[in-house]
Amino acid sequence: MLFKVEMKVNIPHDIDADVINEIKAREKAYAQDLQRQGKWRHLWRVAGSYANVSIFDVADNAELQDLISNLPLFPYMDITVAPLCRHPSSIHEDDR
Ligand SMILES: O=C(O)CC1=CCC(=O)O1
Repeated sequence: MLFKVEMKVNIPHDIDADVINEIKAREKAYAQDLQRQGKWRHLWRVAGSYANVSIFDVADNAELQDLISNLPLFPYMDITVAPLCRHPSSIHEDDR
């Protein structure tokens, strides 16, 4: 199942720099591992903002919830999710 996931990152201004840099490093490793597994299909920066638009390819809602809630930056993000289905005009046979 495909989902569009929008993540807006809100880092508190008073957080310790070393703490947040360590969280960001874990976030990067986690995101890259999921991309290698094919579960995090697309990861795009939203130009001009500390936010991303992502496409996840997961078995079901429960797997998406599990992956998202384990993001190291999860406590610092506003996240919106939208389920996707194949567009009838799409030429990409694997988009389902
Ligand atoms: O910087 C972001 O948009 C948050 C994030 C998600 C995956 C990652 O590596 O950073």
